[in-house]
Amino acid sequence: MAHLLALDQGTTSTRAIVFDERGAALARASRPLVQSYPAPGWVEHDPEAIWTAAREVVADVSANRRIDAIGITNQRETTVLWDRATGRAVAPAIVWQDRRTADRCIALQARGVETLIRARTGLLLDPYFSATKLGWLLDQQNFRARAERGELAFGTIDSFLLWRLTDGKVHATDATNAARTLLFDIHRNQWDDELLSLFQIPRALLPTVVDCAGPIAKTSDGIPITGCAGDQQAATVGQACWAPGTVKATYGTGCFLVVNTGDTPLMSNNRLLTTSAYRLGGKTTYALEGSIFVAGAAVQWLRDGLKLFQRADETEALARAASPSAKSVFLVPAFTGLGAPYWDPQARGALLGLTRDTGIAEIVRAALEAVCFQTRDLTDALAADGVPDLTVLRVDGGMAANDWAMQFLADLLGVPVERPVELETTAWGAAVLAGLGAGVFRDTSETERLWKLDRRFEPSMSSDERDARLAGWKDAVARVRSSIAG
Ligand SMILES: Nc1ncnc2c1ncn2[C@@H]1O[C@H](COP(=O)(O)OP(=O)(O)O)[C@@H](O)[C@H]1O
Ligand SMILES: O=P(O)(O)OC[C@H](O)CO
Repeated sequence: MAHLLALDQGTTSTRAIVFDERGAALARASRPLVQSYPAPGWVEHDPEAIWTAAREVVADVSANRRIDAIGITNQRETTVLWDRATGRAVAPAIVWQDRRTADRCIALQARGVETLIRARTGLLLDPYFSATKLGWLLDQQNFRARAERGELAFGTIDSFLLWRLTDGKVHATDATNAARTLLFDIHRNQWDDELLSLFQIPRALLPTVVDCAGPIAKTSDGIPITGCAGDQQAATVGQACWAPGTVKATYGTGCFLVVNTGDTPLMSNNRLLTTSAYRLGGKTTYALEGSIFVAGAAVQWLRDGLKLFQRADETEALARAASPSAKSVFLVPAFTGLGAPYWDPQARGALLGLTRDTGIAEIVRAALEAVCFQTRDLTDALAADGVPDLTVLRVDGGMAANDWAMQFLADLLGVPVERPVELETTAWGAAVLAGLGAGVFRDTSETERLWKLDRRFEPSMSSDERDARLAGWKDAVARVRSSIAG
């Protein structure tokens, strides 16, 4: 029996799961990750805390067990700058949610470079992606001079973990993580000199870009690392979205909807991202992606910030208990701006439509609904881009455990929503990539039949009700948009 260890470094936790080649989870370990908010709009992680947690979870699940191969998957875009001599980060990691570089993006937009950036990278000029975060870091202390002398290394979390797991022998990233930096040409599959000069990033900082599966590295104790992908791409693999047209949405801290578009890098006219779904054998399979910054994070805010309840799973009973007046309550969770399809970094959150009987249950229900409304905005954008109609949506991530939310999602989308047995689909995807890279699986089709349905949610809302709710949501979003956004 093969033992494939998936190391999943997410925004709120670091997890390791050992899977066998049939997809059964044999051991699981997890450590929470502290989020720091040192200034308005800033979000940071301590790279040392990430490394300590990664080492611990790997040790936990490896105890008394042979590990055949490791697959790494990670929160994407989060930017780490470290010293090549010591391996220590020179500053906190700037997390994907961090908005401190909004002004830099606006300044670049004013220079009219967005069209070029979009054509090369498939992305938009937004603080979400790594390049302006890295630029900001390089402007601190003497980091730019040190970077130019080749003393520093840049990486997303996968790179940082690869570096640490190999004792600094390997400085690499996979093609899906590279595709989120704004520095990588997704068509030519290489770092782009023009973009590097635009963002003023010295080439000496950059990792080598590798396939998502293959002989990527060996840990310092000799275990092959044979899989690597950003977490949303790993979830796409874990959901067995191998065929063009297949779609998954992952509901963790944020929500990310990914459509496999096959060999074609489709460009959206509706502000969806064109990105790499995976690169295998040097060949890129492309995807369209809709990124929503706040999904489970809204539940976290209600729980930890407002202290409305103690556990995230209590939201299901609360939503069921909400009074009919909840239908007029809308929460727009634009805490860190709005992602796709609006891309409005200046928008901020709002709670609208309150009446005297609005209580905890109604607000909780509005938070769950907001995640579904935002997903519907993405499927509308896909439809407007001419992507063939969605026939089914595969869901995963912590929030997909919520039956009420998944039913509301099916109702709003008007298509069935399928939830697999293994909700840790991201980790499973990393294990699949590791298995492909290690030769445990011969090809992708072999992993397709390992996907197992837990529950299918069929749409049951009337179209009148759906239209009325959607109109309420659109009105609420319009109220929080910043005047500078289009
Ligand atoms: N039953 C639930 N209902 C609603 N939200 C939930 C539920 N369980 C977990 N969540 C939310 O899901 C998120 C955790 O999902 P996870 O996939 O672990 O996230 P990440 O990978 O971003 O760290 C948290 O934000 C939590 O609030
Ligand atoms: O940590 P997650 O699972 O919310 O995913 C974060 C994304 O990769 C950010 O793009």
